[in-house]
Order: sequence, then C-alpha cells, then structure tokens
Amino acid sequence: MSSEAVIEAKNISKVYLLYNKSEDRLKQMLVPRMKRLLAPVLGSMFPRLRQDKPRFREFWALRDVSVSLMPGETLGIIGQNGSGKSTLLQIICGTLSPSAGAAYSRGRVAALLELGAGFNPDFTGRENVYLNAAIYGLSRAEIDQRMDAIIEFAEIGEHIDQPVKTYSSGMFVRLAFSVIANVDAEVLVIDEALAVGDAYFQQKCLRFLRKFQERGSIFFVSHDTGAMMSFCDRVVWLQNGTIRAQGDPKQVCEEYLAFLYQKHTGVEPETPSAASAEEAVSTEPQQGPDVGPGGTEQAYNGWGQSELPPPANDRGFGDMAAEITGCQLAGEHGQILQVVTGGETCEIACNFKANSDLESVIAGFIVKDRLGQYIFGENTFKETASSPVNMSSQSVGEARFKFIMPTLAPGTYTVVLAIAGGTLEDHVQHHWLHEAIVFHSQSEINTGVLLQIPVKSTINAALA
Ligand SMILES: Nc1ncnc2c1ncn2[C@@H]1O[C@H](COP(=O)(O)OP(=O)(O)OP(=O)(O)O)[C@@H](O)[C@H]1O
Repeated sequence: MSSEAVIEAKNISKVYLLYNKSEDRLKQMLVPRMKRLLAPVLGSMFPRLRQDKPRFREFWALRDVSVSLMPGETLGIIGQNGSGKSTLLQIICGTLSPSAGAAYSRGRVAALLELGAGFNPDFTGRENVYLNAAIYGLSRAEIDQRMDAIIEFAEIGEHIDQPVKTYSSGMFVRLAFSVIANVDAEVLVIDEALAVGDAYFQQKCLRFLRKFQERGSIFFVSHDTGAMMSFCDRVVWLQNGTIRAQGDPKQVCEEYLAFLYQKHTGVEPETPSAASAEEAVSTEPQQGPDVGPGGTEQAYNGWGQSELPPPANDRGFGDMAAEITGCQLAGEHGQILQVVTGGETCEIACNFKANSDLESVIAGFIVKDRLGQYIFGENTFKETASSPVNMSSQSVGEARFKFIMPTLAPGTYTVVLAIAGGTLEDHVQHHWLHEAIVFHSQSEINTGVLLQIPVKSTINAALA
C-alpha cells in the first residue's frame, strides 16, 4: 500500500462464470473430476475423456482496475449501469472477494452499499444500530452515548423500535446513513444511497458530507455527473469493467456526457421550444382556476386573501425577528405546482410575520437541486433599496416572485426561502428555511445539463 492512500485497490479483476442452464454448474463441478479419475484407466479407449469442454462462459465485471483514495480526498466513480461500480466498491469494502488483485484500507471505513446490507430484518431499528455500530468497532457504551444523535439524525420517529423489515427504502437509508455518520469513520464509502432518500434527507446528508469532507475521505458512486462535478476532487469513469478515464471531475464528466450524448444521438428531447416558452409569457389569464401539470386546484391566493400553506419543512436558522409562516409554488392561476416541465409561468409566494419592529426587510428564494446546488434565485433588495420596507411587531408581510420556470433536469428540487434585514452586503438573517418548498421536474432533458433555456439554433454550411 502506498504510504499515504487510505484505500488502495490494485489490479482488481472480478470474473463471474455464467452458465446457460443451472444443471451445467453441477456438471462443471463433477464431470472434469470424474474424467480425471477415469482417464488413466479408460483414456486410451475413449480419447474424448481427455478433453474437457467448459460449460460456462466468463464475464469480466472488472478487469485490472487500480484506484486509490488519498486522505481528505473525495473520489467519484461514474459509469453506466453494469460498468462495475458496485462490484468495485464491494471489493474495496471486503464484502466481495476479487478474482485477482487486492484491496487495502487504512482507518475506520464506514460504507453505505446495498440497501439493507448489514441489517437484520427481524431486529428493530435500535437493535440494528447496536449491531451495525459494533461492526464498526464501537463499544456498547459508545453506542449508548451516540444513540440519541443517531435517532435524531435519522428522523424516523417511533419506527426506531419497529423491526426494520417494516421500513420503507427511504427509512432504511435514513437509519443506515445516520449510523455511518455517527461512528467516527475516517473514510465513507457511499453507493448511490442519496438517490433513495427523500429530498429533505438528501439535503441533510449532503450538508453532512460537505462537513465531513473537511476531516475525512469519501468514495462516492453515482450516475449523477452534477454531483460528481460539485462534490468530488477526482473522478474515475468505469466502462465495461475497465477504467476509461480518470482525473479532473469536470473534464472526466464532460467526456462521459459526450459519450452518452453520442450514444443517444437520434433521440430528440421533447423540451419546450422557444415559441412555447414565449406563449407561456404572453398568454392571457384564463377564467377560473387552471390545473397545470402536477397542479392541485385551489382558489387564487391574492394578496391578503388567504393564508398560504405552511412550509414543507421547518429546518433552518435565523434570529426569528421575522418568521416565515406560509409559502407555495403556484402556476399562473394560483394552482399549487408539485410537478413542472419547464416553460410555465410560476410564482413563489411567501407569507411572513414580524416578531419585533424591523427595518429594511428583504425576502429571497433559491431553487436547489437534490445535491444542494443553487440553480437560480432572486431577492427583493433591488425593489426596496430606495424605499426600504419596515414592519412593526406582529404585522405580516408577503413576498412574491414571478418567473418562467426553466426546463430543469428531471428530479426533485427544493426552494430556500429567507427573510433578512439590511442590505445585500450587510444583513441579518431573520429566518432562513433550507427546504420550504419541494417540487419535481418531469422534463425530458437527457443531455446531462442542469437546465435548458429556450435557444434558437441555426447552422450553416457551405457546399463543397
Ligand atoms: N453475481 C453475479 N453474477 C454474474 N454477474 C454479475 C454478478 N454481480 C454482478 N454481475 C455483473 O457485473 C457487472 C457489473 O455490475 P455492477 O453492479 O458492479 O455494475 P454497476 O456499475 O454498479 O451498475 P449499476 O449502475 O446498475 O448499479 C454487471 O454486468 C452485472 O450484471
């Protein structure tokens, strides 16, 4: 093992023997042995006894792969389905043995691989925490000491005392992640786990992982090139069990995306055209409420007419001199939008209440993707810079942001809402909500970009 690497996999190969029929496996075990026994006696009479025809074909899931993870490094593995990512991780974690090569690790490695791996389905969540944390070397007393933190992080409430066989996949991943987050690991190995949890928990895990990056190393498998680029120091691209490229995340991901794009050329993405986006802006409001894609019909929420729904989640911070009491993402006619496709007129609205006298109130929002990357946002500062909004204690306020929804890559998005006081450069956060609104994009983007905007394209070529 090289002097500094915390994980080193050297010349790893994994070959599976694939049999056409199940009985071939047994024949493969027995027949060559019988032939070897009989050949000395009968071999001269039956020359075919000396021949040994294999009844399987070899499938190389990995072939001569070497990777190392350095201290403090976050290494990403990308690749298409079946490229060997999980196989490599399992070998690194010691849950699968390689056909050739060897993997070593240094320090406490905590892994989140297959969902439910390492959990006993009949044990309760709490019992599984003891089981799992003990595997990572924690004593009973150490686990007792951390149990509250583990339960708090997982946020699965009373389910902690139910058998885990009753858990949803989301609850599983909450508990499993919570354990690995609390065992003082030096290295975390994570296989696409974040794709399973809900949007809130993904955000929470990402906040944890970003903090963990300051002290530990991470081995991270994902199909998500956005995650790789924002999160990893280095990326390895696996293709058919071998390393196709490795190095700078942006460069490797771009090569990978170019490869995928080439593979998919000919499939036209059905994204809204520039014309349809223009229509969305200029369309006159129709009479009565409209239920758009994913919309829930409800009366139009005009200013002061009705209360907005409470925030989807109350995680956040601030001095609470102002408090966000309600919010929504709505379509052009006030219908709440849970699903967007891009190109539709949207409005984010937010109700808030002053808990003390306030000066120069600013409201803002940020749309984040599931990895917590800020995609777009706006605040009211430029509207209020010349005539600041002041509030007296117990008064209420409302902010609205109207925009055309960009065509976002498919997935779940959350909206940060914040009420602050002061200026953009110098302000105090009264109330910041990490995930005040959750919505989903069902666009057809398949080119790996985060979002598409209406673009009018032309191409000219001179005749030879
Ligand atoms: N037990 C097994 N027997 C035979 N083939 C297997 C076995 N386990 C995995 N494979 C094959 O090995 C290849 C690599 O699988 P692996 O799960 O590592 O891919 P992956 O890159 O993690 O894929 P995904 O992104 O879909 O999870 C696949 O073609 C898979 O079918």
